[in-house]
Amino acid sequence: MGIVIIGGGAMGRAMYDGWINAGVPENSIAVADLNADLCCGSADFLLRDTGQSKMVVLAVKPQYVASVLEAHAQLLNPGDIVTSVAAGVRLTTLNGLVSDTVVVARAMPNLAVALNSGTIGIAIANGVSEAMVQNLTSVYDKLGKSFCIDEQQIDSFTAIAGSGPAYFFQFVEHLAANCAHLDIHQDIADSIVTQVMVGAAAMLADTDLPGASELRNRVTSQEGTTEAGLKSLEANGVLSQLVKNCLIDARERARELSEIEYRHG
Ligand SMILES: NC(=O)C1=CN([C@@H]2O[C@H](COP(=O)(O)OP(=O)(O)OC[C@H]3O[C@@H](n4cnc5c(N)ncnc54)[C@H](O)[C@@H]3O)[C@@H](O)[C@H]2O)C=CC1
Ligand SMILES: O=C(O)[C@@H]1CCC=N1
Repeated sequence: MGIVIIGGGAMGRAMYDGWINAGVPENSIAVADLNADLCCGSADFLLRDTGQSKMVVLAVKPQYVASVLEAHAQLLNPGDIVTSVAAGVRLTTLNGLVSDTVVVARAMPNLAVALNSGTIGIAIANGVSEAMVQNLTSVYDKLGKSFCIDEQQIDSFTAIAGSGPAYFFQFVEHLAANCAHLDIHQDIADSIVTQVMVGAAAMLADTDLPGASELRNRVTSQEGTTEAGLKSLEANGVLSQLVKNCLIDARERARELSEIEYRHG
């Protein structure tokens, strides 16, 4: 199956890199972008070649998805797949722009797809055959781990997984910036903090080890340093409330985007 990614920005490029890393042949995948520097391979060839089925991945900003899909709709053949990774663009909008014979899905990846460590939510329109669902999820599993979800859950999935890496990076930035208060110079602070995070994430990913809560307990000696630090971090339940607000606000924005798209789509 050929893969054509439309939009070669942060996400489109990350997906391209992930699929190439996973062994997708270079002549079976292409990126099209208005900016020629962001294009890869020959999207025109893959889009027009009727000999093989194709998946078109819409990786443009939400407000451009409908017009981009409209412009490419006539190049889609029965059994071809369209997946939109745009936050807030509904399946009904996508379905309304292509023929009934084209399979339509939403995918919500995160940037870690570039390293095949992505988390990808997939919502597929009703009536799609089990074989096609398997086909689609197997393509996305090459980018990390995919989860089939109902479309009603995708705004929440976006808030947690799509945006998630940014929350982590923000925390890393705060840790690194605050090293200055502990007399650790910035030129090594970034490396120290990065290595701490990489090590902790590797422990979390190791299925022979317990989950986050037990791992935290293992670090935390009674009346020790971690306990003192965590006491401050968790004071008055503020952190938990901040995280809750963060997720709710991100989900709310995804919902707002759906409404904008609904009116224009
Ligand atoms: N950046 C992320 O971590 C994630 C992004 N997404 C979704 O991915 C989509 C793209 O986001 P980013 O990559 O961050 O944005 P971006 O701004 O980095 O990339 C968008 C690209 O689309 C191109 N483009 C615009 N109109 C086009 C057209 N008519 N034909 C071809 N290319 C066109 C632009 O030139 C740009 O390179 C958004 O809808 C976003 O909701 C989803 C999950 C995570
Ligand atoms: O910030 C955004 O809207 C996109 C969707 C999830 C991550 N980036």
